[in-house]
Amino acid sequence: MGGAHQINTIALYITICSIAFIISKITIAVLLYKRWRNKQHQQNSVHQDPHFSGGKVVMFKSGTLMQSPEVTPQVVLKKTMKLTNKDMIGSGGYGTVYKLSITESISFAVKRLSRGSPDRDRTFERELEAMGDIKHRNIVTLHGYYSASHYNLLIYELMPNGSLDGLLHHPKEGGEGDETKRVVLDWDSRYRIAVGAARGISYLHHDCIPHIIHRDIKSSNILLDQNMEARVSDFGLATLMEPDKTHVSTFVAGTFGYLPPEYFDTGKATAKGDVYSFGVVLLELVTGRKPTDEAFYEEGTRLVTWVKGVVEDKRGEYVIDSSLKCSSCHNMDEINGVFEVAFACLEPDPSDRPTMAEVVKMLELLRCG
Ligand SMILES: Nc1ncnc2c1ncn2[C@@H]1O[C@H](COP(=O)(O)OP(=O)(O)OP(=O)(O)O)[C@@H](O)[C@H]1O
Repeated sequence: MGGAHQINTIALYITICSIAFIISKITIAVLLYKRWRNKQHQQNSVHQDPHFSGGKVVMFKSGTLMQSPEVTPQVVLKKTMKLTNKDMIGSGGYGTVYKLSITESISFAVKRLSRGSPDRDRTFERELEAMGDIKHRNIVTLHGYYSASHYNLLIYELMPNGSLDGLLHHPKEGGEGDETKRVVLDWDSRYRIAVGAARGISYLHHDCIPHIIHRDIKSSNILLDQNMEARVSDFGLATLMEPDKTHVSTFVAGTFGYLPPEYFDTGKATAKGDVYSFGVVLLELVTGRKPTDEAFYEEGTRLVTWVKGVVEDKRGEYVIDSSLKCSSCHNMDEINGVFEVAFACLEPDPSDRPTMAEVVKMLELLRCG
């Protein structure tokens, strides 16, 4: 009896010790996990810092900013807070874009979006959703972002040659405003920009999962890198397409002069809407005329209607940008080919328009075919 009691006591003791041992192991594992997680978080983020009052957390896509020891999120943010109007390189409906120089050779473009309306916050979220993981030679890379109480920041790769809109229509403001760096857009550059931008949009429509509709294709959203390669930017209106869907019902958004006619009737955003807007950009490249030019409103017409009318009258040469004419007479076949591709993109019925993948092939064939 006494022996049995002793055995029970020993068994109870062993059980208690085992439970205590297991609990201590679990506690150690939890503590180690928490330490590891904090370390990971610190590597990817900067917690509130006195320099960034009101700031929450900064996240940077792993490693993209840290190409060099000088480029830490802290340095990027400290320098961002010191940006002034003289660093401004552009502005749009939703925010202001600044050039941020970290070292002589490392610079970024920072877009500052003020907060306060759901519309503006949605713009920021859309850019993150759509551009988050995209890496393509014809799409601007988003390196990081910062969300504070009064504003959001998006940190992009800097495009030293500015926007196509700047180069075509405001040459003095082209690039970083430095006249010595101003680039003249000859026909070869325009053709390569058309093909590059088409490849970027085609990637969004056909290769990204889920597919992406940009919804604001226009010349100010086609930027030029140091090699004058076209990069599609500004994903503030972009919409992700679920695999089984062909359209997204939406409020009419985008830029007047580039909007496809069906948006006004159906309120549906489709990939073919981007194709139409790209057709307008092609006309802009060939004619050098801005679709939002006030002269069109005064004359009660639009760039698309004007060009179609003149080309149908076999007076196509009349609408070609005068700076292309003498230097590029031998390119007339290509220029006429681009007109044809543009008109296919501008078909009133979306189902008659080519896909962006087809547009890329049509443009490539003009030079290789
Ligand atoms: N990554 C960049 N590198 C160099 N310049 C840039 C960059 N991103 C934007 N810009 C410049 O800033 C301008 C404004 O860009 P933003 O995307 O804010 O507005 P937008 O597209 O012109 O107009 P909206 O947003 O109203 O449609 C661009 O036209 C371009 O000149």
